[in-house]
Amino acid sequence: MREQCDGHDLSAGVCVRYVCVEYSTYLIRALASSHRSISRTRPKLWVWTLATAAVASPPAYLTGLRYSYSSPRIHTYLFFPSPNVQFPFHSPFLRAYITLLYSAYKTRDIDQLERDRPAAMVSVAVLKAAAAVCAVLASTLAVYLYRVLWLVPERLRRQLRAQGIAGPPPSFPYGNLADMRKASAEAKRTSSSSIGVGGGGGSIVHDYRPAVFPFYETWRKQYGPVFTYSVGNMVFLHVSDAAMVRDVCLCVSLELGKSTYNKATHRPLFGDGILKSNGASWSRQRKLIAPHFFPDKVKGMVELMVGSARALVMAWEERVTAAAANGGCEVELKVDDDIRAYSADVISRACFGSSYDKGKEIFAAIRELQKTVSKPNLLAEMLTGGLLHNNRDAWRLNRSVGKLILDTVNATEKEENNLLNAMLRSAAAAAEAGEGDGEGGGGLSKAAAEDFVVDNCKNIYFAGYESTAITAAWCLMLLALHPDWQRRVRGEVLCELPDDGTATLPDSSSLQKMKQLTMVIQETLRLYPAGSVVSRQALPRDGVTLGGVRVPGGVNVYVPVSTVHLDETLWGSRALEFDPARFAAGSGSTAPHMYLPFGAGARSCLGQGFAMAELKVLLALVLARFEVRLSPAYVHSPVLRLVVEPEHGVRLLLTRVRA
Ligand code: HEM
Repeated sequence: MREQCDGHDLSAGVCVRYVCVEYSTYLIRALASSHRSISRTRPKLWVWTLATAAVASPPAYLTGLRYSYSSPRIHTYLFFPSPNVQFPFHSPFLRAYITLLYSAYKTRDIDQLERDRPAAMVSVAVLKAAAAVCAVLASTLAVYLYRVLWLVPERLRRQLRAQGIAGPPPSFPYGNLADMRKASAEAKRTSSSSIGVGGGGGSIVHDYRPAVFPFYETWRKQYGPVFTYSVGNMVFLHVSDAAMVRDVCLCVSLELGKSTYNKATHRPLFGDGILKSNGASWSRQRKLIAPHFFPDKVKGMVELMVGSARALVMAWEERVTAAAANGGCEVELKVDDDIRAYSADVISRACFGSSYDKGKEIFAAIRELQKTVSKPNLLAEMLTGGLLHNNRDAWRLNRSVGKLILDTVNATEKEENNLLNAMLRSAAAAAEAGEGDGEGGGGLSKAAAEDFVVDNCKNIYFAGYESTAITAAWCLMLLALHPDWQRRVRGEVLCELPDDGTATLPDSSSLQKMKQLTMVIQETLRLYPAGSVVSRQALPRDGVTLGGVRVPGGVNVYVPVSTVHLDETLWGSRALEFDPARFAAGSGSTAPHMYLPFGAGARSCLGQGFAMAELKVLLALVLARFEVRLSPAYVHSPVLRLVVEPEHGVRLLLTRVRA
């Protein structure tokens, strides 16, 4: 066997696995003509070389074989596995064809090839037929792609343009994605050279929009408060105009729902739970879950929040004590992970009652699940709506998470203070009362009720865990940056929780009296809203009308919360500054509906009261015991992950104020 083939090294391992058919000479001569001279068959040489490449491409691609050709010299290399090697494509024709080529290469026995020519011709005929089928399929696919990727979204954009709504010109097939990526990369480059460093906090700017959403900022300046852009074939309507935002907030119709984008890909994560569902399914679930978050129910959960917060505070106290033993009076902490652990502990206790340790295991498994589905493929999403995104690992993990949840819920069946059990009971009660899913006129079957609980356990975890933890971290950062507000809040907390042993731990009534703390949290949520956009989709084919604009069916409406929250016309000239006092008299702005940290309208956050109580319990206990200052090592760099969070965490210096 030759070691060199036209300059390509075919030695050792390569030779064993692949055969290089030089110029396709033997193939061409065996299959195409009886001419012996290549020069005389040059026109056929062209045709056969290209035809071979075309025919071989799909199976080569499908089976992972590699080939390449350099057109200037019509120099085709076809790499086929040796017939001695097990290869994955079990077509007998292809195998015969490859065997022929291989023997041609090995022996260079042209006469033998001539003898084998009829069999090879059969193979070629089959391959040609396959090529014809491929060609038909390819052209059908091309038409389908053009329709799905361009014609459909272009029709929506045209309808918006006709109403005077402009936007950046999209390109095929990814819309404005390239512009968005470019702007983000550019913003990252410039912000990394001018990142605000804490310590005194003088250089910290609360407006993170240019760093996190630079493209929205550019387009908003260029096209005004209502503009359209596209990601792939999804058309978005970006809305920060007060009239339209008001209509989004006031809309209680099921015609405005959650986007179906990524829904199939994210199905193992969210299932058919409340976060992503629409229409009757959503309204049934909302009706079943909402009562469990009513104020009287949240009151009953304050104690469990206090239990979780005490564990955190005690851990921090131990660290301060250890620092004091070493002669220091303060300790530096990156607080994010501890706060996340607190948030997970609270949700776990709320959902699983006494089995909250099991609950934490479940949430760890849900986080694993999240990693397996976190990267939707945009092209697959555009072409199939994610239906072909068959993530087997995710589904496997999903099944085991579902079983874990059900086992844990069933093990705590008798407990009263257990959110998931209570939800299961509500579902059963609704089923008995005939208020089921409406399908078949009956109630929820046992399996459907179990799915409802499993899906919504994951939904509540996703909705409540990260958002609350990150808000608490931002809040501590802002209080560290503003010692005056920290003192005010501490004064208020110590007033409610005096150090005389009467009430050192908060309860629902003392929490309610902590007005300054509430204002600080509200202002934190204004400057650093965990949900950066309120998103909706116009569901009916003929669209919905918002603020006088007919939004065509399928268009996604995005309300940029940070833009609305920093609008000087609503919040005054000091909109970019931290000033909790603006909430002293109520909504803090001239348009209450433009304050959207918990979303808007019918789909606003169900856990709002729960989250506020959870934040207040933690902050009250921390501020009652520690003074917090920003560490000089703190780097202010908000970044968009699931929510907008501090990229490098929040680093604080803690000093004890009371035991
Ligand atoms: C500071 C913490 C939180 C913030 C900032 C927050 C924010 C939000 C936002 C912006 C939405 C979407 C609203 C919309 O589209 O109009 C939402 C929905 C939701 N949140 Fe929260 N949330 C927080 C904590 C929680 C907690 C702790 C829970 C439950 C324990 C929770 C449960 C939910 C649920 C179930 C929904 C879906 C409501 C629906 O679609 O009907 N959230 N939240």
